[in-house]
Amino acid sequence: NVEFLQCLNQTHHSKRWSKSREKLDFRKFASHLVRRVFGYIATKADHEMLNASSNRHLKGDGLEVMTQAMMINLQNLMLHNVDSSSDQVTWREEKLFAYCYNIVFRAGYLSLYGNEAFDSKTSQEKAKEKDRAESEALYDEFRKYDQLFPRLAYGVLPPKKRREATKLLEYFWNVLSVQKLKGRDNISRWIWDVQEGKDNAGVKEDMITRYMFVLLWASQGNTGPSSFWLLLFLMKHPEAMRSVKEEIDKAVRESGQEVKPGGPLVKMSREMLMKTPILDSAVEETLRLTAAPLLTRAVLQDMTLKMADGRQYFIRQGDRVALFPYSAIQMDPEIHPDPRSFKYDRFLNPDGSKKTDFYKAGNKVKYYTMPWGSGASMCPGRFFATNELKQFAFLMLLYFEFELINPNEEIPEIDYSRYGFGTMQPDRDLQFRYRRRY
Ligand code: HEM
Repeated sequence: NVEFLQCLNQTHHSKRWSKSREKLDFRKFASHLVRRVFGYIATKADHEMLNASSNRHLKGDGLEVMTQAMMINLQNLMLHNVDSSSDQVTWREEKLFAYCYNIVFRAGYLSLYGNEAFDSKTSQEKAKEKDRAESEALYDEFRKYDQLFPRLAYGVLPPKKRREATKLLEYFWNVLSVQKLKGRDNISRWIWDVQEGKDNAGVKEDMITRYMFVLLWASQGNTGPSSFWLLLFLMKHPEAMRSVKEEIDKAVRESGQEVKPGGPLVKMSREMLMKTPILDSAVEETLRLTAAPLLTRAVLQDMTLKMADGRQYFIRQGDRVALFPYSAIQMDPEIHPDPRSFKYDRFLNPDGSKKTDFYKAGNKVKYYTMPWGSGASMCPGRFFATNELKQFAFLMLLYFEFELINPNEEIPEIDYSRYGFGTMQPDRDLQFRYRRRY
């Protein structure tokens, strides 16, 4: 694995890799997994359709719409129950992982799958309240599935737990059914284009509904845990916290807005989010340390993998090759000195611009961190995901002071049973407290 990635990182790797690409296929393995875990039968057109919709709606200009939706939903969830009157700025205490995962999951879900519809009979406030309640219930069930997931994916879930997983799937298929989605407001184009594309291609409605849960899983399983690590690293590194906070306050000032008690909520555009290189670097560093996907490919034809050091491996049709960039790249001390430490400015040049030059044995490394995977199956939500993390951190820092109850508490270990499934989760939670700044 390490050597294979080193082979990818060779200066003249591109030809060799694209040749391998025809012989190494991610779809075969992915469709096997989604069938077993999500009861969804993949079609050949899935990948193209998803890519087309993602290119249109999860990056570039399409992201502006998603950013606005995310902002509204985050504010609804984060600010509704926090007292803003200046004489009553009380601390609230919560568990950090539970808090971050809950808020980011629910805001992401509402932004992609839409809000409760409101009309003359349902006031906007009532609709918002319903959004909060409904997304909370969905989150609770999602976490149950999340906890069963690794053993489900490995096929080692005992029968009782398997029945629980089946029940949960039925719950999601009910809540996310195409019929129910049709009754919602602000459903994202990303979801809707995929739904329509499948419908036009003659895919049965219950299979489309199952796909809706596959997408919920792919889109909401990683951002919550990542946002936890980001806040935790900031709290454990006061200099990082200070630098990011200053950057955010400046971005708000430069946009001509002011946060004050009882004042209007801050409007955040994608443009504002593009002026935060320090936060970008902190996010990248967080993902380097905590995103550990295992990238599995099916071998379609016999082939020889040539390594950087000249060694060759013969792999057979029917074999599987798995890459684990976490250990091969992200934790490589030559590419990232002192790789276990969080350095918020690791991805910054001295002039404050984004750093992309990393070296190994004197050669520039093209893949220096791979939280999103690579090649054809690279995460299509990566721009939106980065935005989500930044928006959440932005609002936390803008509206709240927050700190660990025990500032000396060690950063928890990762839960190794989830190794290979995207962003790692901690093996325990930590208490923190927050209160409004204004
Ligand atoms: C921090 C957050 C996230 C991380 C670390 C992450 C990481 C990944 C990784 C590693 C893969 C598999 C790549 C491979 O096998 O080569 C993937 C796939 C995927 N991700 Fe993400 N992801 C995140 C958030 C999101 C979001 C927010 C969305 C959607 C809005 C999303 C949508 C997807 C989809 C649909 C796939 C499957 C792609 C396919 O089958 O071609 N992800 N993600």
